[in-house]
Amino acid sequence: MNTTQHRVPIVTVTMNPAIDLTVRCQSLQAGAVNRAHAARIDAGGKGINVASVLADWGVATAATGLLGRTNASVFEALFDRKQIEDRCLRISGETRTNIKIVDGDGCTTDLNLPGLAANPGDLRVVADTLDDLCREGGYAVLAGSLPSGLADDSYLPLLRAVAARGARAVLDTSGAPLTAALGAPRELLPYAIKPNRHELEAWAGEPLVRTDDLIRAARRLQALGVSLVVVSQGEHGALFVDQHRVLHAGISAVAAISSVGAGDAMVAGLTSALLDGADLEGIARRATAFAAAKLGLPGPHLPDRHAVQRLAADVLVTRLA
Ligand SMILES: Nc1ncnc2c1ncn2[C@@H]1O[C@H](COP(=O)(O)OP(=O)(O)OP(=O)(O)O)[C@@H](O)[C@H]1O
Ligand SMILES: O=P(O)(O)OC[C@@]1(O)O[C@H](CO)[C@@H](O)[C@@H]1O
Repeated sequence: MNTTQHRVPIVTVTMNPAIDLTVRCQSLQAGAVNRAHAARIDAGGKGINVASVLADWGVATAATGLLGRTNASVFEALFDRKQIEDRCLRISGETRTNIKIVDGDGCTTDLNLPGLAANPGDLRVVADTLDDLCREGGYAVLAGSLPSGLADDSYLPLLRAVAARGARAVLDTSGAPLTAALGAPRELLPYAIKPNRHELEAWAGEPLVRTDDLIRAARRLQALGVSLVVVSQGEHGALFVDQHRVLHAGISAVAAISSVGAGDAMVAGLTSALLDGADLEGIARRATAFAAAKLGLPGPHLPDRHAVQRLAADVLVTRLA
């Protein structure tokens, strides 16, 4: 078969996927016996969530990265249901289970595990898979933490594979892997990144309290060579910063059922808007609408297209600079 037929507009990479166990309880008290009243599991991990949301929007998407062989069926069911091309490498062991505790106020506490022990050979296979799947003008979303066994700079070979194919990378990671990726040579840097405030503070090495501080840090990233910086701020919306403009986008009165994966939905929205050639305002509206739409659902999914479009029309976009 001609491998170019396999190339897809958007590929997502999840080196450290997770099964998300979401537990609901009225209140959470450390050191006490807490009674939960509901639980559910979802195939998760940042890139998997992005693929799931993109599939709901109708974009042909392939998912690569790593999966533990023992419990891969949870992910395979999602890929089958949403017709996501499954190019994840199976490695021995179990994919981690991350625990998300949602209390009566809708506040979520995350307990994320380190994940499978991967090795540099696994990373090479994923880089080769990216080389096979990425197409010129397409996008690769590299998202989430790195599993144990991989060095902090493991996003670099993946960025190299994306750049070699003439595709653009969107990166959503944190801590040392983010800092290492942002230290890449200019031609390998991601086209876009979406840190939240804490992730940006960790990279900047200082507290970013005011909006001006966030904009200054975003401008530093652009000076390095990152074209689009989106800083998500939970209920306070997000900043969208490109070479020319700074926009704030937010939406009021969102009934949040689960905030797990809101950032991933935002990444899915901004990547689909980039693929459609949208301008900065179009990107801000789509990304915010995806995040708000996901908040109303328990797992990493979108409602129908019309509901998302109605939300996009309700997004309040303000020009800051
Ligand atoms: N309570 C809320 N009300 C309105 N919008 C929200 C709310 N929570 C999140 N959002 C929207 O979702 C976007 C992403 O949320 P957030 O900043 O929490 O992402 P994140 O920290 O990357 O989350 P995660 O890692 O769980 O995906 C925000 O920028 C905002 O547009
Ligand atoms: O430990 P990481 O890789 O940073 O984040 C993993 C994770 O919290 O991210 C998703 C929500 O964004 C969840 O599906 C998953 O459990």
